[in-house]
Parts: sequence; structure tokens; C-alpha cells
Amino acid sequence: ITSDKNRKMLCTFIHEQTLFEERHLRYISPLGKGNFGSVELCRYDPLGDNTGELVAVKKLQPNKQSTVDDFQKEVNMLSILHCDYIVKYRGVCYSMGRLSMSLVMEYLPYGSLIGYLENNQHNINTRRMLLFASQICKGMEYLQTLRYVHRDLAARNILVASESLVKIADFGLTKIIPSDKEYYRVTQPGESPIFWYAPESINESRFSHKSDVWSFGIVLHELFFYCDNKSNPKRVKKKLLINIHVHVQCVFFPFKMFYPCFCFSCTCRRLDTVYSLMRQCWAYNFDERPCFSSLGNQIETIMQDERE
Ligand SMILES: C=CCCn1cc(-c2nc(Nc3ccc(C4CCNCC4)cc3)nc3[nH]ccc23)cn1
Repeated sequence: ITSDKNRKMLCTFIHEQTLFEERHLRYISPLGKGNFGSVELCRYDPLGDNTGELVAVKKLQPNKQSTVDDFQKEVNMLSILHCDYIVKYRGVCYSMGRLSMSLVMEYLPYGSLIGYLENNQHNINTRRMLLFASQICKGMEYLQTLRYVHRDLAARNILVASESLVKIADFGLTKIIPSDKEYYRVTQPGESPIFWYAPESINESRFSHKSDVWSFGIVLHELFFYCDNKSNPKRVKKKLLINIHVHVQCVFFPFKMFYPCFCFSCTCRRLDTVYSLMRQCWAYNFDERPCFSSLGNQIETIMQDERE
């Protein structure tokens, strides 16, 4: 067998395998921090000639909230997700004789959506934002078919694969809704990203597809009205919390705070319809919030109108 045939066979095997040998995983640089772990850029280079593929490797950082079996659950969860709008699982890497495990995922070159928005706000138009919003919707619809609640949907946890494709990532807080219920009750809430949490999630630690819809509304705001720091959700709410004695209830009406600032020069005629989408997601009563398939259809309709 010629050497390049060998190479092809080996690469095919490597591509399909889900076990990465630590000795071939070459660290390159840090990529970010997720729930319960840090993510690094590595090259998996078994041939040792720098032709190996780039991968994103999440290492568990055990702390008071996260335990090894939380991480194992995240690995198992990601390994069964197959959707164009969810970051792809590649495999695991055991080190220290199976004592510690890392999660190996596809590397998405453009980084997190929040960073992308910050660095490209002047050359992204609302059409692209609508496309990203519809892709996130489709990813969430897929998660919902498996009864998964993400619980940490935010632009920081969306990754940009290309100029026209984003993917949902970081399933560290994701839970499966029990088959006899419509929600998941968290017993030990960790550091809650309350700025993205629905009222019932803060008040009763109650998480459902409808609480993910509330967070999706915040992501829509991050996409469309994220101009600079002063308008991003966390900063706006923090300012409000500092300036006045905020009764917990009124923190939950983000639309009162996020006045649309039309930061794009080419404001799309449909921005008011996007704003009404957010209002639907922020219905105080979770039963009144739309489901992801309805949100997806409404976004597609706005995109059609945009094209006309
Ligand atoms: C989900 C968010 C929390 C945890 N997390 C996940 C990742 C991550 N990142 C990337 N690509 C990436 C590419 C470029 C940059 C750069 C760095 C230098 N400054 C500009 C931006 C950063 C990240 N690919 C990935 N695949 C799977 C995970 C993953 C990072 N953090």
C-alpha cells in the first residue's frame, strides 16, 4: 500500500474516531471560558507534520458547581446532537490514565457571536442578523425535539462558523425535561446569568423551552440593538439596578429598558417587527410566549419582506 494510501486510511480512521490521543494533541492558544471549563485551540497532529486538523478542546475545571459527572453529561449530550446549527462533537481525549477527560469539538474560526458583533458592527446588516437569528431558532427547535433546555442561551454562547453561519455552543447548563413535566426545576442554582433569565427562572428556578424563548429575546436584542457597551443587556440592567431601587418585577420588563437604538446605518424597514418579536419573547407569563417554530416562521417572513 503506497504511503499516501496509508495516510488516507489513517486520516479516514482519525476522522471517524471519537478517541483523541493526548500525545498528538498540540496546544496552540486559549479560545475562551465556558460553563465549568476553559476551551483551547489545539491541532490534532498524529502524523507530526502539522497537517492535522484544528480542534477546540474543552478541559474540565472542577469547582464548587461543576463535577466530573456534570462534564460527562455535557460530553454525552453533545455527542448525540446532530444539527447544522449546533457545534459539532468530535470526540474525547483522556489524559493521566483516564483520570481526566477533555471534550474535543469542531473549531469555529470566527469565535463567539458577541465578539463578532463587537468587531464587525459596521459591516453587518440586518439581513445577516435575521439569518443568524433564524439559525439560532432552528438549533433551539432541534434541542426542543430532544426535550433539552439550554438554560444559558446568550450571544456569548453562540459561535460564528462563517460570515453566514452561527452555531449554538456550551451545553454546560443544559438539562433534559423529565417526560412527565413541561419544565426542569434546578435545585442548586449556580452563578446564574440572571440578565438572560426569565422571571420564573429567577423566582422559582423553573426552566422550560419557554424560558429559553425569553433568553432568545435577549439574544435578539444583542443581535439587533447591540451597538456598543452601553446598550448591551448586562450593562443596561446593571445601570438600572444601581441607579434606582428596582423592584425585582420591573427588572423583568427588558423592553422598558432596551429602547431600540438604530445603530445600523441601513435600518431595515422591519426593525419594528423584530422589536415585536422580542416583546413576544418577554411575555411575563411563559404560556403567552411563542414557541421556537413560531419565532422561526415569523423571522422567515420578515426576511422575505426584507428581500422585496
Ligand atoms: C461557547 C462559548 C464559551 C466557551 N467557548 C467555546 C469556544 C469555542 N471557540 C471556537 N472558536 C474561536 C475562534 C476564535 C476565537 C478568537 C480568540 C481571540 N480573540 C478573538 C476570538 C475564539 C474562539 N470554536 C469552538 N468550537 C467549540 C467551542 C469553541 C470558546 N469559548
